[in-house]
Amino acid sequence: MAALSFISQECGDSGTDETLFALIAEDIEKQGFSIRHGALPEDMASALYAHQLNLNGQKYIEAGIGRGENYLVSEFVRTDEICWINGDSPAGSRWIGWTGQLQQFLNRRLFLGLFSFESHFAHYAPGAYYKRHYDAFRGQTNRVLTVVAYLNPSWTNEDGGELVLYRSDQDREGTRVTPLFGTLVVFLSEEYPHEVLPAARDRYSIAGWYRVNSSQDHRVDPPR
Ligand SMILES: O=C(O)CCC(=O)C(=O)O
Ligand SMILES: [Fe+2]
Repeated sequence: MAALSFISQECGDSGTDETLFALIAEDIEKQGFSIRHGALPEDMASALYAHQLNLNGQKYIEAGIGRGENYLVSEFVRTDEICWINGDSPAGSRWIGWTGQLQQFLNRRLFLGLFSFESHFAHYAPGAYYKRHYDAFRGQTNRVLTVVAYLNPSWTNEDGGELVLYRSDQDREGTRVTPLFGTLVVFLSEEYPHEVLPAARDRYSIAGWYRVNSSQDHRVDPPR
């Protein structure tokens, strides 16, 4: 009996994630983006937040734009700092496991062929921003799906720092997302220009990208 209830609880837990993953898949299919409050498992989000608060300044790098040799730090575009997640810490490894489950689910449900995932912690000091941009350009990249996870407890509207997600180049109004602890945003990287407005407080988040495999001629496609 004890064993049975243990099993059903385990199933219950993964069932919760599957319910959420199904909602995200449905959102992506219907509208190309998904905004889900309270989506992150609370213990994982708390561990990630604690880990991020403990990252000392040296572990961050100034965020830039472009990849590999084209990486360029431009204060005109963005002023946040980032730290790539490699799964070395328990919190990072939990995140990589969870996003891996989401990847599998989306591949099964939407046949997206997502092949790999890269992600980084981002810290926006008060006043920091990321101007309107695309995460991927048609034909130039293999980033397919952007994921953003917010780790800021008790964030209010007065704190600013919203993500503004635009539906097209013509959209000037957009949809605003408060970067409150537990909120998860997923969107098609080539479809949605977006920006991060300056905040009054330190703003903590994770940004990640699912990619398709574009290795060619036996050359390994570098992750970032
Ligand atoms: O933190 C956010 O709300 C979005 C960050 C972003 O757009 C990016 O890192 O490309
Ligand atoms: Fe972005």
